[in-house]
Amino acid sequence: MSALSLPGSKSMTARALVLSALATGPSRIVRPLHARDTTLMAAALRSLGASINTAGPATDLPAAPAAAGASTGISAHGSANGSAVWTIEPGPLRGPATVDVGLAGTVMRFAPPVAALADGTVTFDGDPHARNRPLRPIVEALRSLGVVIDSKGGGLPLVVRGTGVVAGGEAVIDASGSSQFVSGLLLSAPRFSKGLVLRHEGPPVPSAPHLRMTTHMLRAAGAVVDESVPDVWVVEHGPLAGRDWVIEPDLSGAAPFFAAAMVTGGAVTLAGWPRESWQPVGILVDLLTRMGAEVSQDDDGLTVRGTGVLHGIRADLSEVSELTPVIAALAALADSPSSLRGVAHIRGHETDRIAALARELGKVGAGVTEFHDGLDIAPGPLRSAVFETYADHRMAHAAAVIGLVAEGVELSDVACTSKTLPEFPELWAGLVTGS
Ligand SMILES: O=C(O)C1=C[C@@H](OP(=O)(O)O)[C@@H](O)[C@H](O)C1
Ligand SMILES: C=C(OP(=O)(O)O)C(=O)O
Repeated sequence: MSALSLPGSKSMTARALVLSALATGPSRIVRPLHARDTTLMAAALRSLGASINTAGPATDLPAAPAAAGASTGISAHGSANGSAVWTIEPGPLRGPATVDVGLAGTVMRFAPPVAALADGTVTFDGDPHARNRPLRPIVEALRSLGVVIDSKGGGLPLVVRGTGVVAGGEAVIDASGSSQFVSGLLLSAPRFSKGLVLRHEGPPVPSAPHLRMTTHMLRAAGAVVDESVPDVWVVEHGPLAGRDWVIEPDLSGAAPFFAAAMVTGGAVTLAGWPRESWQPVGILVDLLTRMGAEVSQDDDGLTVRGTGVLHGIRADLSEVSELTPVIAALAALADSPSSLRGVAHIRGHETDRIAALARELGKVGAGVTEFHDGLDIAPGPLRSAVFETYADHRMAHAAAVIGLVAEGVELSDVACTSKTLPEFPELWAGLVTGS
């Protein structure tokens, strides 16, 4: 049995940073994720006027309460998975500033609405592939709310010409390309003069649990949010309070380690897992259980145990689309075919994940059929190959899982895992060698 202590959730850390920078008083983020995406988010907010210390020692940590309900705030976990504390002191938002979004969807979608509240010009650009990631719907929604933005094709690079005030009001958006368009607007909406009434029109919005995380965290900071009508979010104008945010371990970062247990017949415990989580643990547990794992939770954490069987699965992954690469890797190693659907929008993730998985899983021996919104995967005799990652951390996770079973699988670039889990190579090596 391997016990795993993982850093905090990328998504919760990103939201906590934005809400803290927009708050009326100081905040602390306890056990944040310290990785490329969250470091870029901190740098973006710093350049807009917030003071953010990401080098803080672990002093005076708030006690981990019993899992707090949605009404009271963040659920905390009892066991330390790193003890860093970041401190954030909001300041007047102002330009001129330049923001590097890297390849982070959270930064490129959450920071422009904050920049719109700044007084001055803010320029955004990122990694070469970031220019291909969808952004137009949030740019157009911001324009409809009175924000002046220069952008040739509706994507990066772009310039937000803030005046210090966003009128807000009503906006319509097609967020079928990413839930982050909605989350980005909602997080800044309490600071819009008229608040925000945002209505989605189009194919379903993916990643519903991430939307719920956004509205939970807004409420925890004191915002008034109504999401009672499907596809409509209402956020009232009002102050956001500074507070302590206690970040849960990252569930998506845990997925490859759970997969490792499943393909090797071992067990992995993710320490410090809260009894009530704001991440979609129920969906992951259901998927892994259907594929053959045994999953349990006790005071030690969340344990996934391999049983020696690994079944294929038919699944709609739209709610947990960032798990697709790891589930697809498991599917390539299973005893029956799989059909993964509902994830058309992951063609706009760090790479076109549907095309990339079809190509790379095909190379290592699976029979893969690509669909516009997913993949059919028929396991085949495994072959050695160089598995390309396309600078995508979750492709690296998929390759690592395959490499546990297939001989001679080489990973083209493990450094891309720094996007969300810089410790991945060491943690993986520790898991495999038991060190
Ligand atoms: O809001 C967030 O923190 C995220 C939302 C999801 O984005 P999409 O809705 O674009 O899939 C998810 O895949 C991404 O990794 C993180
Ligand atoms: C899709 C992902 O990230 P991003 O926040 O950059 O969209 C991911 O981490 O799988």
